Parts: sequence; structure tokens; C-alpha cells
Amino acid sequence: MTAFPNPLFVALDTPDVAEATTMAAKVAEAAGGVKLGLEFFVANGPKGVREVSKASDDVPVFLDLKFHDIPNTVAGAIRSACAARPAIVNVHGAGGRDMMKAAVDASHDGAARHLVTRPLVLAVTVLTSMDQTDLSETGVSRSVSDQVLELALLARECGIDGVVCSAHEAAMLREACGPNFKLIVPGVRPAWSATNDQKRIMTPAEALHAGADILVVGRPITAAVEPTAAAHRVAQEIRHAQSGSL
Ligand SMILES: O=c1ccn([C@@H]2O[C@H](COP(=O)(O)O)[C@@H](O)[C@H]2O)c(=O)[nH]1
Repeated sequence: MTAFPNPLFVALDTPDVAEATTMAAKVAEAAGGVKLGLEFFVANGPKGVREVSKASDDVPVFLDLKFHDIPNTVAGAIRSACAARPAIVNVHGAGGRDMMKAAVDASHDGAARHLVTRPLVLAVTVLTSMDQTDLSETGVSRSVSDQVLELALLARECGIDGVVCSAHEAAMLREACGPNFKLIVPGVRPAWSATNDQKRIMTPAEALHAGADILVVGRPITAAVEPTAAAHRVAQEIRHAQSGSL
């Protein structure tokens, strides 16, 4: 399975190709990949994604579009998304078994159709911007961690490659889902950065120690006065955590 030697993926949340490309270049030395999401994709589509990736030596892209629809529609969206050559795509785990299976099948079809490597397909569990109260208000009476676990186990049964979760659930999921199941963790906040709208957060070092494979960090880097320096600061914390000195 694809390994990501540098786990830092920087979220480029902008509608502007030039801005995303410039920011990708600023963080290129420190980061292992970039994350492009709805704000960017709705404005620029697969061509924009390719432009950003190509400008940074084909940097791996996590295309974070969180598909949530009926199986046939999600399958079509995954096939179309393969044109952008993402390393990772995702769906909402709450879309259910048939949808997740269709997404996995479509990742094979889409890769063959566009002559690209199959992207990993991840399932979003519970958004890192949500706490227990937010989850309860959507009608889910389980605890956040139980809901994350249920969705992760279902995703694994469907052949999904891993999940998007918060660092708070990472250790539990590593234990329950095994070493090869990818854990992508947003809501990562260095001690020196603002929380913004994230509610289930941890520092980069804490998230790695909990078992995260990829750390998604956006505003602590992109909104910093010196994004390159901020990216290097996060990368250094990651290296220290990996070497056991933190
Ligand atoms: O549960 C989730 C799923 C996705 N995200 C995305 O990650 C980044 C985080 O950006 P920050 O600026 O570091 O908060 C953002 O693009 C989200 O769409 C998430 O935060 N939580």
C-alpha cells in the first residue's frame, strides 16, 4: 500500500490556482503533500488540481471532496476525480455500505480509464469540527468515539483504505483496524497556533504518537505571517516525534 514518508499534508483552502500554486511552492520543502478541497475544486475542477500538482513536481494530492450521495453518483464522481490524478480521495462513511463499496470499485475503474495509479479511498468518520453536542444534534446518540469506530469498521469491511478521523480516535482505530489501515488526521494544531473552528484537536507530535499516518494542517501554516517558516516548524516537530525525542 502507498506509504507517505513525510506525513505533513498542507491544506490549500483557496479558490485561486495562482495562490494555491504559490503556497504549495512555499511549503514544498517541508511538506509531503497538499490537500485540495471543495473551495478549490468547485472553482477550478480537475485541471486546476493538475496545475497545482505539476507546478510542484507532481506533489501528492489529497483531493478532499467528501462525496456523500447514492452509490451510482458517488461512483461516477470518483471515476471523474481520477482525471486529476489524486493520491487520495474520500467519501463520507455515513453514506453507508453500498456507497463505500461502489466508491472502491470506481477507484479501480477510474484509474484504468484515466491511466493513472488508483487513488486511496478514505472514509470521513466524524468531522473534527464537531464535538459530542454537535453529533447529538444530528440525531446520532452514540459517543463520538463509538460513532467513529462503527464507521471505520464498516469502511474497512467495504474495502476502504482508511479513514479521516481526529487524533483523539487514532490510537483506538489503530488497535481496531490494524497497521495498514490509513488514518488521516485533520484538526492538527501546534501549541503555538489558533484553534479556529476545529473542536477535536491535538498537536502534530501527539497525533503521530496516537498513530496518525497523515497530518492535515491548513491555517496554522497558510495563515501564518511566514508560511514557509511555519511549515518548517511543524515539520521539525514531526521529525522530533518520529525520532522519539518529543
Ligand atoms: O474532519 C475533517 C475533515 C476534513 N477537514 C479538512 O482539513 C482541513 C483543515 O484545515 P485547518 O485550516 O488546519 O483547520 C480543511 O481543509 C478541512 O476541510 C477537517 O478539518 N476535518
